[in-house]
Amino acid sequence: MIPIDGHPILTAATMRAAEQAHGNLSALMAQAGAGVATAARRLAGASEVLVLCGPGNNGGDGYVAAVELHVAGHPVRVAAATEPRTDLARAARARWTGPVEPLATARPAPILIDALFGTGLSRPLDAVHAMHFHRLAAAARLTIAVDLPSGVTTDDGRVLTEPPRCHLTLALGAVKPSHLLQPAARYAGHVRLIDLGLSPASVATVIARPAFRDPGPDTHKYSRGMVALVGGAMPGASELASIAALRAGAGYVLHLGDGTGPPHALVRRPWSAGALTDPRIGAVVIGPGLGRDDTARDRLATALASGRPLVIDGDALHLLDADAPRSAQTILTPHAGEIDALFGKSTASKIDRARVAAARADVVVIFKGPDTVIAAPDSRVTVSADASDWLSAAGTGDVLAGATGAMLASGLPPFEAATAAVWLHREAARLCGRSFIADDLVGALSRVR
Ligand SMILES: NC(=O)C1=CN([C@@H]2O[C@H](COP(=O)(O)OP(=O)(O)OC[C@H]3O[C@@H](n4cnc5c(N)ncnc54)[C@H](O)[C@@H]3O)[C@@H](O)[C@H]2O)[C@@H](O)CC1
Ligand SMILES: [K+]
Repeated sequence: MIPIDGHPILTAATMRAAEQAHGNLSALMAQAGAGVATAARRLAGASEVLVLCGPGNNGGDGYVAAVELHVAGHPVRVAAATEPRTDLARAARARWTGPVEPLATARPAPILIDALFGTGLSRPLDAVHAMHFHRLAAAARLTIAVDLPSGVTTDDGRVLTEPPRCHLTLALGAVKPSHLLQPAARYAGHVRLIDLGLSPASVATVIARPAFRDPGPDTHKYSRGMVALVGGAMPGASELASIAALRAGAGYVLHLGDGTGPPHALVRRPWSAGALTDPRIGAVVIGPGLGRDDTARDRLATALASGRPLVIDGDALHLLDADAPRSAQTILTPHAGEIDALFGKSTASKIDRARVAAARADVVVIFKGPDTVIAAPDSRVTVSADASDWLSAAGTGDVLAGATGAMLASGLPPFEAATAAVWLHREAARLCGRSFIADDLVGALSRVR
C-alpha cells in the first residue's frame, strides 16, 4: 500500500499488455489478492470483512483476498451475484472453502471489500446488484475498492453506474486515469498502489513534489527570475497574479498597468509598447484581468511577438489563435470552457484532450479543474488530483498563472514549470483549509515551497 505520487498512469489496454508481458497471471492475482488482504487487515482491526466478488479477475482478486484473510485468522465472509467466468477467477474461487452468500441477501459487515468489477467493466451494473452494493456499503464503516470502485470506467473518468463513495481504492499494479479524473475519482477516496512488480513504462504520471530551483549564495534577483505581468481592464486580477509570482519565488516582478498600493516589493509601471523588451524578463504572464477589447488584443500581440517565455491565461485565451506559430516557450492555462472554445468540444478523456491541445498548439497545457492535467507537445502528461474543492473561487486561477510565471522565469522548462506551479497551488490550497479567498492562497504559496 504505497502513495501514488510520481507513479505511472496506465490505461486498461496498457495494463493488459504489462500483464501479458509478465506472463504469470496467476502469480499476479496471488500478489494482488495478498496485497488487498494485508491492507484490509491493517485497517480492519478485529472487525469482520465482507468481500463482494464479481465474475472476472477483479472478483478473482477478491476470492484470493478472502482466502488470505481466513488463513490469517481474520473473520471474513464472501458474497457474489454470479459464479466466476474466467479460469483464474474460477481457480481462486475453488480455494475458498467457506460459503458464498448471494449478493441480494448478504449480511453487512463493518469492512466491505468491493471486488465486483475492475478494468474489465464494459457496461453499467445490473440495477439490483448496484442497489445491494450501496446497501452493504452504507452499513459498512469502511469500504475498500479493489483496483477501481465498481461502476467507473478505467480510462476516462466516466461513471457508468454510481458506486458508493469508497474510503480507499487499492490500485493494482499501476494507477489508472479514473483514479484521478473526475467524476470517477471522487468515488475512489484515498488511492494507494499495490506494487505487482510490473514496472510499466508510461509517459503519463501522477504529479509529485517538484524539484524547485532554490536560490544559492550567488543568486541575484534577476537570476531568480524576473516576471512581467501584463495588466488590463481589471488590474486587481493581474495584481493578484503578480503577488503570486513573488510569493512563488520570483526575484523581481513587474506589473505593467494601472493600479497602486502594496506590496512595495511589486514594481509598477504603466504599459508601453516597449515594456517587454528588457532582456532580463524570464516570463511574461498575460490574461488575468486583461479584458477582451482592442487594447487587450494589442497587448497580447506585443507579448506574442516579444519572444519571451509566455504564460497565457484567462481573457488572453479568448483572443488567442491556437494554431499560430510559436516564437517562444508557451504555457496555456485553460479550464474546460476555454479548451472547448480553443480546440473544439470533444468527448475524449481529459488526458487525451490536453495531449491533443498541447501537440496542436505546440505549447504546454495546464487543463485546469478539480483534476488538473498538464500536457506537453511530446505527449508527456502529469495529473494532479485531490485538489481542494474550495479552490472554486474567483481569483484562484490568477494565482496559478502568477505562480506558473515564477516557475518559468526561474529557468525550469515549461512542462516542469507548469507541474511545479500546479503542485504549489494545490498544496497551498490544502494549507488554507476551508472557505479561503485567493489572497489567502497567495500567502500560502511561500509556506509550501
Ligand atoms: N492487469 C493486471 O496486471 C492484473 C489484473 N488483475 C485484476 O483483473 C481485473 C480485470 O479483470 P477482468 O478483465 O476479468 O475484468 P473484471 O474483473 O473487471 O470483470 C469483467 C468481467 O465482467 C463482465 N462485465 C463487464 N461489465 C459488466 C457488467 N456491468 N455487469 C456484468 N458483467 C460485466 C466482462 O464481460 C468480464 O467478463 C483488474 O481490475 C484486476 O482487479 C489482478 O488479478 C492482477 C493483475
Ligand atoms: K472493484
